[in-house]
Amino acid sequence: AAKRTPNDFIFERVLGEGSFSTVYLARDIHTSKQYAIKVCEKLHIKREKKEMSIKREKEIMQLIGLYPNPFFVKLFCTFHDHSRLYFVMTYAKNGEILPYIHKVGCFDAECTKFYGGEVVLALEYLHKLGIIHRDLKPENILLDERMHILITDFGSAKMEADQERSTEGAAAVAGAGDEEAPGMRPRKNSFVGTADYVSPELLTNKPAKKSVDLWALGCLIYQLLAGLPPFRAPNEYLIFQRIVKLEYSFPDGFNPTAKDLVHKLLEKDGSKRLGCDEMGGYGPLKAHPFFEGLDWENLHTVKPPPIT
Ligand SMILES: NC(=O)Nc1ccc2c(c1)=C(Cc1cc(-c3cccc(C(=O)NCCN4CCCCC4)c3)c[nH]1)C(=O)N=2
Repeated sequence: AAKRTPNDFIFERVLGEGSFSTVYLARDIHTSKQYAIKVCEKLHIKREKKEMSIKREKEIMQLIGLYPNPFFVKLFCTFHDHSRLYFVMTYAKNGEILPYIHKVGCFDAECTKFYGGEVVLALEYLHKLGIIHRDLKPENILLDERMHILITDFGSAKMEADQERSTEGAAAVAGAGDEEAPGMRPRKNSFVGTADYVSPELLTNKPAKKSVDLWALGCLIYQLLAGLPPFRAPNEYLIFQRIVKLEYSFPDGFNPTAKDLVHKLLEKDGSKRLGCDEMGGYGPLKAHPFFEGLDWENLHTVKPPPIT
């Protein structure tokens, strides 16, 4: 197919803005189909030395797209002009899951089981490919027109095989305050990602493994049921301190089965988190009583429970 150019699309509105990109809703003038196009300024990428990160994001999205899987935003094509890079991706009509959590306050057990289950299937697929997302959070869980999930933003993702000794996590602490957090040493690399779901190992300068995504799953399930993330504080630095000290508690009435699941995911030692290789992989996670009765094989085809 001929290489596309910006002139093949009508850019209709901004869908979201990131530190290195802006995502637009765009319509293909030949097919009238709508896409989300992520646009990055070449100069900004160069100045921030993000060329490798952008290249890795594209390669990882291409790898994900090699096998059929319903739970990810697809990368259809890329092109560039004199000053910008363009990534043409799936448009998720219903946007991020976060506003839905805020709209109803918190999800009921049935919705949490369904959406938590779809994220489990998405992580199982990613981890089978040796990909670590590293920035799973409600902002990166989009909803398509059928209200099924589409995971996005592989800007922080890594191939487990390429994961050299991580020197990125601790910088998150360095950026958050002048004094060094106990046991954390600021490094030159900058870690991209918000505080809420960052795992202890990413904060204490250990290599990121697939289990960092299982920690984030634990934070997500907590937040879906409680309406707020488990580690909360007035600033990022204090959130990091709570994370490394495993300082969190459950609101009264929190679903007891989900509480057991969250406890088994928010394990400080990544090799003890339900779902990791050392704990027998995804079988034991999918068999957890909280997911009892979930039709794992057909989850992406069933009608999602209404968010009320
Ligand atoms: N970093 C990235 O790669 N980011 C990406 C990548 C791909 C992508 C992406 C981001 C998308 C973002 C997006 C944002 C939105 C969106 C933005 C603003 C408002 C809405 C919206 O109103 N949705 C309707 C649902 N509302 C939501 C809140 C409750 C009431 C109903 C959607 C739709 N899709 C997208 O569709 N596809």
